[in-house]
Amino acid sequence: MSAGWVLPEGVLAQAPSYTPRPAELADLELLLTGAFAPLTSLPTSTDLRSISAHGTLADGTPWPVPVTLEVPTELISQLESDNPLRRALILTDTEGAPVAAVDVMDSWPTRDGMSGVGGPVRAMGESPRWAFKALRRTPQQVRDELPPGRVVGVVADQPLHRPQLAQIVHATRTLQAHLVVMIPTAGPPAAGLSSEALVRCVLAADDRLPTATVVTVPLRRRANEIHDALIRARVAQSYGVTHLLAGGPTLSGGGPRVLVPRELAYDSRDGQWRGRDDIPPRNQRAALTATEIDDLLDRGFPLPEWHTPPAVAKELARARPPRRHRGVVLFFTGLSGSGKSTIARGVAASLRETGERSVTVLDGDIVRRNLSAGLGFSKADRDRNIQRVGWVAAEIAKHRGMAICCPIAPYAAPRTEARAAALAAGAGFLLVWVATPLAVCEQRDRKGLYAKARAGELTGMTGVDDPYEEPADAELVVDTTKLSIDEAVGTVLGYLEEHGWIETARVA
Ligand SMILES: Nc1ncnc2c1ncn2[C@@H]1O[C@H](COP(=O)(O)OS(=O)(=O)O)[C@@H](OP(=O)(O)O)[C@H]1O
Ligand SMILES: Nc1ncnc2c1ncn2[C@@H]1O[C@H](COP(=O)(O)OP(=O)(O)O)[C@@H](O)[C@H]1O
Repeated sequence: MSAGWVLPEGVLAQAPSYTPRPAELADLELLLTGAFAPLTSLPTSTDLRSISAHGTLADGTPWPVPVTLEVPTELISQLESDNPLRRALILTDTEGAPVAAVDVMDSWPTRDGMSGVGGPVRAMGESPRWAFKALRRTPQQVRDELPPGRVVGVVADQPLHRPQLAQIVHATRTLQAHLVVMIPTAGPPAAGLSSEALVRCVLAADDRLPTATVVTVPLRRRANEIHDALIRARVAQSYGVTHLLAGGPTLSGGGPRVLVPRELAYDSRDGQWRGRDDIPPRNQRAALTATEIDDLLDRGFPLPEWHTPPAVAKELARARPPRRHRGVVLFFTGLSGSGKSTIARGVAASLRETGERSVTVLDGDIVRRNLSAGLGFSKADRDRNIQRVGWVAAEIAKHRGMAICCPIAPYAAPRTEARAAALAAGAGFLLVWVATPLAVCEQRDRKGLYAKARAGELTGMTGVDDPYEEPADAELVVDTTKLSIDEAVGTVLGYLEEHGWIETARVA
């Protein structure tokens, strides 16, 4: 393993820079803080092959899960692989501040225009002003403060309700252990909460826990559950955890012992949580499922005290207000002339009349004249256009407004990205596919574009000679062929009302 790589600042000043994706930045931080010990470098292609074949790096160091960083191949071509002074790459955070340098000892093509890179990394720059900075401690700092003896670890990826609290108390008491609570703060938020809201919710249960060391860790949920469990165990071990309370699959990969908690239920005889099998069926109340909790919050009902400590319930209700007070992105997609703008304007007018929602319409034409001025209709430009629309919409929704967008958005991937951005902002996202058939749109041809496309005067017209990927994830599908404008607007308002996003559905 090659650690402790040092390069003169002058060399770094000349090095090309790149901003990795948020998930990669999170992994990088875990690498740099020692949370991924014994992994201290970005694995090379040989390491990655060895990890998947044997669960070890090429030199035999046990490491179970691939950790990768992709950068544009064009950047790699600026480096000289055999010259250690000319192969440094600076990595910056999403604001462009340098966070690390990589000594690119190995690179290999991964997908279109991108390459994986491997080699030693070193931290650069000042650490950013994190929210809850005091909780963002390195594994070494935490280990230094732990009392001797056993340490129970918990990955609190959702607020702690009474059943989880009872499990934690039981495990720490039984093992006479110190408690380390690790709050994962990277990646898609759990339970529709921002990472800061998750931290507030976990801290709200502080007085129900034994004395605990609470840390935030840039852990994210991986698509592969097994990898997720193995990484969690590794990271927990680096924070000094000897016994990890399992949340999902139970794999320690040679790390801490994994404790599988018993399923608890509420005992209505004395208000205690205990093993389900120890309570007569008629006195048992099962813990609420995540869906039941979400449903109560969505509808604005308080979480019951038998299930959730009031301080936690209060914090959760603040972070996840009922839908009618929560930000939401209403995202119309469909062919040109399908009716997106007309319906969007009608919905906005109605909501402005009732005054119950603060509405911003990100109209296609206005977006293209301002936010996306200069972009054309190539796939890359359309994707960039939708990325920008999705980003602005998520910002509006983060502040509890309703953003109504009505671009064609012909490609599924940027629509998915827009949805993810809204959800990461703690808001809702509703995709409305205005599925008016091409023939009807073409007959309407308000702007004469279809006629031009058919005459060969315009190329790349969506639906004619450019693709439209039909959504498989639309919350609502509206075909305006046989609907009046009022009926189409009423359909959308009806959906919003039925699902609790507004109180009254009245067509303006
Ligand atoms: N080649 C081609 N294909 C499709 N549409 C075209 C094209 N060139 C110009 N226009 C006009 O631009 C409007 C679509 O812009 P969008 O921003 O919604 O498109 S996209 O989502 O980025 O694909 C669209 O407006 P709407 O009719 O409101 O959808 C068209 O009027
Ligand atoms: N039920 C309906 N809903 C929406 N638009 C309709 C409907 N019936 C007819 N139209 C007409 O179809 C056209 C849709 O144009 P527009 O809203 O600009 O579409 P887009 O924004 O999808 O390009 C308008 O001229 C509108 O009057």
